[in-house]
Amino acid sequence: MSERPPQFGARLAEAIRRHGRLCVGVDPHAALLTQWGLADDVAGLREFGRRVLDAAVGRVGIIKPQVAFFERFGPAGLSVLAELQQAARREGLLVIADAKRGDIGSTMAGYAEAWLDPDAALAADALTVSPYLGFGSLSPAVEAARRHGAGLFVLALTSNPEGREVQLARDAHGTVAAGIAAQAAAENDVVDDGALGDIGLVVGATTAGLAEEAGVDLTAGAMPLLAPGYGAQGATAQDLRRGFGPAHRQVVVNSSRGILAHGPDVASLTAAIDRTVADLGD
Ligand SMILES: O=c1ccn([C@@H]2O[C@H](COP(=O)(O)O)[C@@H](O)[C@H]2O)c(=O)[nH]1
Repeated sequence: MSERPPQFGARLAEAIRRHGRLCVGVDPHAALLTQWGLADDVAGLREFGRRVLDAAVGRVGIIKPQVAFFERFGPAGLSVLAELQQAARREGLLVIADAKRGDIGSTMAGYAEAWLDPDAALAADALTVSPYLGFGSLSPAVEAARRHGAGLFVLALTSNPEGREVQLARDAHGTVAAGIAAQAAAENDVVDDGALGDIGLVVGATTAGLAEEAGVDLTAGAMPLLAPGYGAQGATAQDLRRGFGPAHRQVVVNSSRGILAHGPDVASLTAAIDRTVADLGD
């Protein structure tokens, strides 16, 4: 049985302090495998992950594997993902598994143990989860995160334009996104200045500017905010600063294709990471 690590929010705050807010996305798209001269098979997948990890270690504090691109190869792909996550965590990187899990509570407990229990093969430091079966359905994952010192990122204002029809829908109390954000914030019990909670949100770099009109309070509960959408989806460092405003200190910026397109060699990936860190500034 592994010893419970310190809480995720504290570990994330330390990773950001040491390495900045860039999270390198590990998204082995079929097209990228081909572009890198790798076979679109499990061996290619393993080599892709190995090179991204080599480039990331010592430069950033966080990686985010996109589970879909591993799952596409079935059990062998998930085994490569498990190897990658374990190797990254041994190197001291925080791993956010982007699996976007969500189900009725009793099933959610299974997902939570699969991804958040440190003794599980696919153990990650944090998991992306979908609240669209009702925020309360995530309770087993919230409890598992607390028990295991792990974190959650709840989909609130996703980076894709299609998300708005659901997330900006309103009832008498306000938007769906605002309700989700308020319930996530209430799960955090953060008192120290500069600390981060364990339960965060996914808020796109492309959509953070909508938070105010959607009634989403990004600063409530010191939630960590995972921001995909920078780079390949068009958002800039300026969009991030403008969109997140006073919540900027809570933001983890993901870039996947914006960095991975510079492969295949580790030196070129490393240079792309360094340029991205410099572009993000703080
Ligand atoms: O709202 C969301 C939630 C997750 N994602 C994921 O982030 C990366 C973005 O990749 P880029 O290549 O940097 O565009 C990818 O894994 C998405 O599935 C998101 O984009 N938006």
